[in-house]
Amino acid sequence: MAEGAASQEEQSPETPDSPSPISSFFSGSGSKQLPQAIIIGVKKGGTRALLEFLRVHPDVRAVGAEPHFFDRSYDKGLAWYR
Ligand SMILES: Nc1ncnc2c1ncn2[C@@H]1O[C@H](COP(=O)(O)OS(=O)(=O)O)[C@@H](OP(=O)(O)O)[C@H]1O
Repeated sequence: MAEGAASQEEQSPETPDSPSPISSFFSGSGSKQLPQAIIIGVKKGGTRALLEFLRVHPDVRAVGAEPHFFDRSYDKGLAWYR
């Protein structure tokens, strides 16, 4: 995971070729950011346990409740997600 985070940070947020909706993810602008990792799993698959294990790490900031974006609110778009 640390390697992935490092390589993402190497991508400059000021690059003109990257005006995607997730650009604020890298900007450090203080705006709400999209997650760097998403836990996806079936019901009773142990996703809550995985989230709690990850939350213990001091460099990890995790959401409180499961947002259920992809199965319940995907049609509302990324604006809702933020
Ligand atoms: N490592 C490991 N091994 C075996 N079972 C495990 C493990 N981690 C979590 N669990 C069990 O997974 C159940 C919860 O899964 P979820 O977090 O996906 O639950 S939920 O669907 O979001 O409610 C929940 O099962 P139930 O207690 O039967 O509900 C957990 O006990």
